Amino acid sequence: QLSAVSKPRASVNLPQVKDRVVGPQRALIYDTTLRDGTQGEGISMSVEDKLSVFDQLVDFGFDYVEGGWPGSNPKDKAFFDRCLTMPDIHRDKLVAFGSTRRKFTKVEDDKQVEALITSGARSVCLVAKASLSQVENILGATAEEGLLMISDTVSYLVSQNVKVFVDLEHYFDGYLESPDYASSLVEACCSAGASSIVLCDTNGGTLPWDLEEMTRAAVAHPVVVENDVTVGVHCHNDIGMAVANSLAAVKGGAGLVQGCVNGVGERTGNADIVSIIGTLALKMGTALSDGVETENLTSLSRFVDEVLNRSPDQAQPYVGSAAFAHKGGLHVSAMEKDPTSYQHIDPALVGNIRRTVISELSGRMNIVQRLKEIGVDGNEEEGENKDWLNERATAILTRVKKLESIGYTFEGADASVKLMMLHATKRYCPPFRVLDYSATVFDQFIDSASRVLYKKKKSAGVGVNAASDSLDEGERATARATVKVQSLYEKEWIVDDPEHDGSVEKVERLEVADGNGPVDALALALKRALEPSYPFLSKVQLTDYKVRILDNEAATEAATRVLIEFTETETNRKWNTVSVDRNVISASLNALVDGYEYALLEHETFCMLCPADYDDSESGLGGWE
Ligand SMILES: CC(=O)SCCNC(=O)CCNC(=O)[C@H](O)C(C)(C)COP(=O)(O)OP(=O)(O)OC[C@H]1O[C@@H](n2cnc3c(N)ncnc32)[C@H](O)[C@@H]1OP(=O)(O)O
Ligand SMILES: CC(C)C(=O)C(=O)O
Repeated sequence: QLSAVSKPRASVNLPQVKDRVVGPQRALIYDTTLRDGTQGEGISMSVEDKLSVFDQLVDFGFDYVEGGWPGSNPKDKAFFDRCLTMPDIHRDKLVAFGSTRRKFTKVEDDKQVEALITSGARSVCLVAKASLSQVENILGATAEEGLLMISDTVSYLVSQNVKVFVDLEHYFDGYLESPDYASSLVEACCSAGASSIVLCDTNGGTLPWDLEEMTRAAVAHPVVVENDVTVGVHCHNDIGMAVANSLAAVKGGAGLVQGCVNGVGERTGNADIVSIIGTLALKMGTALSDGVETENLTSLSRFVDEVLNRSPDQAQPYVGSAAFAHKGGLHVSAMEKDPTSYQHIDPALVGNIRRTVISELSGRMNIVQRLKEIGVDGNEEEGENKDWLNERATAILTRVKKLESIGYTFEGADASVKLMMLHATKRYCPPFRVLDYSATVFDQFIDSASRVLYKKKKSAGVGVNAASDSLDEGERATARATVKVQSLYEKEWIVDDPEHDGSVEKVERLEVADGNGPVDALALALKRALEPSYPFLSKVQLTDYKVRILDNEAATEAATRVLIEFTETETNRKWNTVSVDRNVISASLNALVDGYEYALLEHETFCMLCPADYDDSESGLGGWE
């Protein structure tokens, strides 16, 4: 008997993606970021935030955008009120969410239903319970009253010229519990005039193949067919299946998919509509509305994260910064030969980019790729040596592996990677060098209670520290640093200047600064010494500083890794640098130097090519490889 492994396999002959249509020809996309998305822990949006996200979603081409629940809170009500005052808003796409009438009340008297009408939205989405046990146990109603709550509310809203979607919460669990009750619900919605019924995997625990079958049954329900009602789907991600389930529903015939941008939402979130759109359009051949361009997915995803103040998920399918980042040496080498070898699509199709990550798992091709990305292709440098690029890449690779073995990690420090590579090319000359530096801590041991007294004394104006012009009044300086730098360019020698003759004059500056600690003092002194030559640095700020001890056993003898994040204040552009040393101060200084050097390099106000009279034996290239 053949084992599973050695059994001959039938050859798989899938049609080309573009020729393969799975499920209906078209699907409508319905966003609920502004409603179910805000049910995610830690997510909160102001009215302005909601309005700006609404605009982006409409521009992207969503068919429907749920704006919130006007009967829930003043902010959601204000959102709909604001929409009413905006003549240009796409009211045809705006949906207000709310519940059916409460049990044993008249729909005309129900405050929630009234809030939906006064919201002014032309479309409304009602949540209705589709599980008989929940109708009985949670609502405390009978099966009959559960059905009447829905049909009364739908027909009332339809009579008010409102288009109605019904979100059947717990539909799949309810169907398994009582298919007859689920069927009566579908009938109640459709007969009362709902345009769409949305089957919800509210607890997020359904499996795709089951969900597909149950969707297929709903789509084939005679009353759905007869009334031409669109069947939609709404999935949660409790077992990590929300996207798979949404797609399975489309395969089963659903013509509308709900989801949230970046998968935000209650508990583990909703189905990520970004992945859904990417897969429907690029893998399933499903037509989406005119105007939807998958190329805009990455910017949409980043925009929403920005508004929600969330760090983007780097591993997010399609749009994450790592979605097309290649780290393993074998992968990068193969990608060079065939770009489909480790990518399921061209990243440009979703507005993303391919990247090469540098680390100890790199091979030579990772380095060659990155050198090319930063504009070093070897053509200028090779001269006599035709293999210049490969030799340089091999030398850099050896260095990367050696440095990572002592604690560097280049993945989080792109700026340091770029500088390391440039330093390894003969044409580059750093704009400045640190000639020497010192840092001292001058503090007395004071217990925390006395420190409070000390501060009080200072604020009464007694004995303010004269050296400390960089600290807030009343604070004590605890550290002082000096830095002596040699800058190679002054403002007036900037390359754009037609008078510039390519020569270099070295300017030395020694600066001192006090800070809240030695690193703060060093950063201030270094910036002070550089700013007269490079005023652009006034716009650069340190925004994060992380220290990690690499060998816990060795305690204070251990190597220390410092990672620093810098931000350019005008553009909010960020970059990161890394350095490792036994001495935390040296590691910090090196990471600071990289950060400022990178800022200047990117700002491109000076030439990074070696000037004619620059002695490159001084450029720091020597001998590290
Ligand atoms: C599956 C989902 O995600 S649905 C959306 C859930 N989202 C939210 O709940 C966010 C917004 N919610 C809110 O602001 C509030 O919960 C409100 C304004 C809707 C209601 O607040 P309250 O009136 O204080 O009621 P509370 O939230 O404590 O209880 C919910 C009530 O709605 C009833 N209810 C629950 N589901 C439904 C439903 N589908 N249809 C009608 N009534 C319902 C419950 O039976 C309960 O009424 P009871 O106390 O008479 O039994
Ligand atoms: C109201 C519906 C759509 C819902 O949020 C759910 O069932 O999860």
